[in-house]
Amino acid sequence: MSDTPGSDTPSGDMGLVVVGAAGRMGQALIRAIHTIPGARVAAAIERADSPHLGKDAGELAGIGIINVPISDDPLPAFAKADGVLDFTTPASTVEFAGYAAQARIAHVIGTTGCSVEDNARIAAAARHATIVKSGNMSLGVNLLAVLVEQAARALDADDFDIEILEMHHRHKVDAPSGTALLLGEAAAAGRGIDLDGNSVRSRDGHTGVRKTGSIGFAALRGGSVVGDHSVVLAGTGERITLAHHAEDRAIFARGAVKAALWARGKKPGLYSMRDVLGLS
Ligand SMILES: NC(=O)C1=CN([C@@H]2O[C@H](COP(=O)(O)OP(=O)(O)OC[C@H]3O[C@@H](n4cnc5c(N)ncnc54)[C@H](OP(=O)(O)O)[C@@H]3O)[C@@H](O)[C@H]2O)C=CC1
Ligand SMILES: O=C(O)C1=N[C@H](C(=O)O)C[C@H](O)C1
Repeated sequence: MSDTPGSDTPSGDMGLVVVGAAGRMGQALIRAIHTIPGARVAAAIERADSPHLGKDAGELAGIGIINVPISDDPLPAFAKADGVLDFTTPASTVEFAGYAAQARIAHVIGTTGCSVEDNARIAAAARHATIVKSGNMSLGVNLLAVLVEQAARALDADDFDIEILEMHHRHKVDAPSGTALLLGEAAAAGRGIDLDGNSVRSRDGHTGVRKTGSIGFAALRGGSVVGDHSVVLAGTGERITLAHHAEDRAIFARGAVKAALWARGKKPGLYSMRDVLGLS
């Protein structure tokens, strides 16, 4: 835990700005930073019209006062910090990537639902910022992706169909989830194919028979589910299911802080959680 949260006092701890600090992940990040040695909350940012401006970020996250009021001014915060933890929206993340590049600091991006154009702008920012971006920051999902890649490589597309099923809470706005796409990329890599050209993102009505070698996606939404993902490899007469169930957002938050600490001092570039975890 930091002795100088949110202050300008020099400290060896990595000063992290949490953008979207009042959100579900923002609050989980504030709690995670509080428990992880070597990191401190340097600032907490929300939108200009947020009802949470001025509140203490620690108090809002349920850990008591940490003397970091939530502000709507990212630029001075980035200028004084070592890194940014960003679980917001695609448009905001693109903007923050530009600011992180200007400030030459690490930017950990958990935001999902980014378009091809968003990703191109993030990649451009990575010429100056050290960016770690992943649809899922947990150790479990990133290990699962390695297993999915191996299974997809081992099981021939003529014999085994790959379908990816995910379920999330009722507030989630993007589909398929970033994790489902990450697992799809792993399956496609195992099969040596391009995901975009081979994925079936939804089915409705008279769809015709399944195309051999395609990778299918299905998304469920409801209740408070933190994040469930299954990759089904379905053959004739047998089925293999590789699955991950997230029970607490703390697993993503801890992964994000770990990514920031890993990124500190690394040369600019676009990295993944597999790089951070040594699973590449
Ligand atoms: N990679 C991973 O491991 C994980 C990724 N995610 C992803 O993280 C993202 C956020 O999820 P979640 O926390 O559930 O969402 P929330 O809506 O709970 O939180 C997002 C927060 O960011 C705020 N915000 C948006 N734009 C800005 C901005 N420009 N400046 C400051 N604050 C801003 C929102 O404010 P307002 O409400 O006013 O818009 C909100 O408080 C999603 O894309 C989700 O898929 C989630 C979990 C794990
Ligand atoms: O929105 C969420 O909640 C989550 N989003 C990420 C995703 O899109 O995969 C990660 C996790 O599943 C929770």
